Amino acid sequence: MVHHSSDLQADAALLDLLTASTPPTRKTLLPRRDAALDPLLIAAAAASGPHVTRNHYAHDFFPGVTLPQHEGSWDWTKFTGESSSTKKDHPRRLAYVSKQAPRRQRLGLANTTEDSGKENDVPTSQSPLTPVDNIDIPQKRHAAELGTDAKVVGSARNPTAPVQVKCMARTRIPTPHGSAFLHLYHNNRDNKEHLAIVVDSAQYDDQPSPDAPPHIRSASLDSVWSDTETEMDRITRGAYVGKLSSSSQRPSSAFTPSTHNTPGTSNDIPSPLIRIHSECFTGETVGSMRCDCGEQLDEAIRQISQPVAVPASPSRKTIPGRGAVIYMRQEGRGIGLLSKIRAYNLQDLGHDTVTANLMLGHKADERGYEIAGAILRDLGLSEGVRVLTNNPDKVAALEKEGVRIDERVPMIPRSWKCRNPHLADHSHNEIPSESDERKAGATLIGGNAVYGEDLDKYLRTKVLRMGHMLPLWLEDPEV
Ligand SMILES: Nc1nc2c(ncn2[C@@H]2O[C@H](COP(=O)(O)OP(=O)(O)OP(=O)(O)O)[C@@H](O)[C@H]2O)c(=O)[nH]1
Repeated sequence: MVHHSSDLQADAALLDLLTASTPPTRKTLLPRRDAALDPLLIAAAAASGPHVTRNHYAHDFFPGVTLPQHEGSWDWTKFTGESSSTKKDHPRRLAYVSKQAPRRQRLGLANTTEDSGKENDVPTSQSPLTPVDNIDIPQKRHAAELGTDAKVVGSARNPTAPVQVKCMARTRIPTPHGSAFLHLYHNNRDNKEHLAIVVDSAQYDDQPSPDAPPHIRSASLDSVWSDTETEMDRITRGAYVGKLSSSSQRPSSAFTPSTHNTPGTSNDIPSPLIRIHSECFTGETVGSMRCDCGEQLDEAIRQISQPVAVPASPSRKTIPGRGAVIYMRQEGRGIGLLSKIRAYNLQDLGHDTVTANLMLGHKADERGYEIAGAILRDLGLSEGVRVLTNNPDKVAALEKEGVRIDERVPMIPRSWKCRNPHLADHSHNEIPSESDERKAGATLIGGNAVYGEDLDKYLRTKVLRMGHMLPLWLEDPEV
């Protein structure tokens, strides 16, 4: 084997390092290897303006602190091996620092202001970002964090103020069931980012047929947000028409009440199909089979994406599926994930989902539907919809919000459908084929596993204790 002299030197240095009786001095260390600077990265960083991260802003190079008591915290000579005598040559060496106060201090400030009841007086000048909202709503309590997000968050302290929502951004999401548009909403009631998953593939048609139903679009997204907004601003937030591509970028026209679509108003075309879905981290993300939430979300998008037959048309004409899932961040029926996890432990002790909530001091269901109603109105979806749900409270709450419900479409749990096909609902526009049924589970985590003891118990409790409108599945040896 041929050894190069540089290899031999490196080996010898390594051996010295490993066998030295005293800790190595700086001289014996191998030379420091710095990664080459990437010019593209530097250009991007330089162009990005004030240095902003999720929790910090205004990170930048500033003259270093020179007070002796602060020396230790920025004494670069410890790391570079420079002689400390050279320090005086760089008394004002630039240091990379943040001008932002520690988070604890910022929250302390916000709390103090909250306590004093002067929520609108909270200084927002620390923020390098300009809030983009143009809804006239009291500003949020975490005022010091406003600039990083610019949420339209009023406060629960004034729950009587009319609920307002604003779609902050929209984008195309290709789902296993077809394309959808994800809309992110802010509101003046809570600090949550509620979502709408809009299915309306006809929006991609360059030449829509004259009798096509109006598109499902957000009025707040399409409205003009400021005198200075550019076409690129509109496109970036999703206020465009058609399908966005490198060769097609058409900003939507500004919203005026007279031009806004009112889907669902035509007599011939079935009303859009919608679902108000409540967040369930365990069911949707982990694939928990304590509940059917994951499959309900998937199944709702699938059903909404199915072509819809136009009954009055000759030759059984169909139009692309259209509707929306309004995804409300009301985890655990509004009690939050922490309480839901505790409730699961009580359920393991033998209590059902309703009793477990009550034992923890919660109501059986703490959800509200005002924000969902406002989102439906913003999307022009309050003038007649078909609603996917088994929950009678949800139907009543939406009607109270002024949403006209033309039909309730039941959601039969897969586990019950699979064991008893007679439960499958064949009364609507689609007659599910076997392959449709298989497809329905294919996109779920663990889609093949449809039955579970916990799941069965949960579903039965919904029927028996919460009044959900489902035919109760009963053991039938014939099936
Ligand atoms: N507190 C609590 N919440 C649960 C439990 N299992 C699921 N959830 C939550 O329940 C919500 C879904 O509500 P469900 O009662 O299953 O159904 P629904 O939305 O009222 O009615 P449908 O429209 O028919 O689906 C989600 O927010 C889940 O996080 C549980 O055991 N305890």
